[in-house]
Amino acid sequence: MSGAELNGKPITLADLRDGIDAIDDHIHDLLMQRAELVEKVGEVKGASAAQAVYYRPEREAQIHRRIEARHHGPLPIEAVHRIYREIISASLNMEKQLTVAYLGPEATFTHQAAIKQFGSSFHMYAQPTIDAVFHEVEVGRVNFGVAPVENSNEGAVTHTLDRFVDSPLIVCGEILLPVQHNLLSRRDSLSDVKRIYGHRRALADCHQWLDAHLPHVERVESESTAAAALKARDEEGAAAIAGEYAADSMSLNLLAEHIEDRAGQENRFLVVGRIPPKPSGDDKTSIMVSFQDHPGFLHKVLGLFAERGINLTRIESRPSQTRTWDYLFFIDCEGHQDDPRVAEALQALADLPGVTEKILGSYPKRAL
Ligand SMILES: C=C(O[C@@H]1C=C(C(=O)O)C=C[C@H]1O)C(=O)O
Repeated sequence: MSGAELNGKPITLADLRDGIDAIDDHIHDLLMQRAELVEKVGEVKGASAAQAVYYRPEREAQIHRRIEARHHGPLPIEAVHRIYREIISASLNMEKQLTVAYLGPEATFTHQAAIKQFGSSFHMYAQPTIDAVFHEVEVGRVNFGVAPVENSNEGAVTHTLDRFVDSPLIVCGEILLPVQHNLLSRRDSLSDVKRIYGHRRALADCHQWLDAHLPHVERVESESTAAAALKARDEEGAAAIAGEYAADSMSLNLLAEHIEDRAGQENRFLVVGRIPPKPSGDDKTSIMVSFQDHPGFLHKVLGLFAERGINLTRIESRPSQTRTWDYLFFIDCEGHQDDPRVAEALQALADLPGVTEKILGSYPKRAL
């Protein structure tokens, strides 16, 4: 068997490990040098503003995008993003300990999304409802909130949009998470599974797989993915449909991965807070618009964006609960509200007779 060679001599495992040790020393030194610079950034921020803004999502997005653009080599870019995510999270929390409320319980997809956005150095607090997530940020008990907004199976997503009607909070980020369903259990064989717990949406997303692999096993709806995972942990013969993160945090075995029937779905979450992010170079703006019904009005509203070449990424209508917000539309467009074209469209919209507009926020497009 021929192995790797250096100067005609075979490279031994010990040689390779020496090489890795030398690189680790180097990485460690560089990490400390980086942390020193971040500390200095903290000092500059503290000295130059009455209320220092430590967390800068637009800067973090730029860092991730820059690394992605130069990325090459054997590690997948997702792994590199995760490593940078943790470096930035630890650096930032050395400047200032920051806190996040998320729609719990622990190990939900929203929890996973919060960790994806903020890393594991933030203090995270699970909340029982979307309303509680907003409330914790509104009263200043935490710095940020994370709530699902699209295609989630953790609860009614429209609650998140409706909650903006009366809230002073703004959107300061979006998080996308691929939908990945797994079958988790304390046991390690499919044949041991006597009952499957899952959120209604998760059971529906996986029904073909379940019909094919476990056709005669009882399926039971749970309130959330996390509740299903708890059943799998505590009940003999139970399995749960849940994310990978639940497997780790509840020490369950992954009996089967990617059991969703349709690949490529993503859940979207919003970060809510009080401090508006600056332009990152690739941003989105979310607005809420209401107007009294009259023919062709929506067409006119959309035209204001089309005329200026601004792409709309989402439009959602909601029945209004008050008279002011007769017909309520949530619109996401590309660009930052400080971009002249976007600013102009938003102004033209606000100037239309009978329109009430609320800008929910501009924030970097997902960078990882
Ligand atoms: C260092 C800064 O503060 C924070 C930490 C960052 C980092 O570790 O690179 C990036 C953005 C901020 O969330 C900064 O604003 O540049």
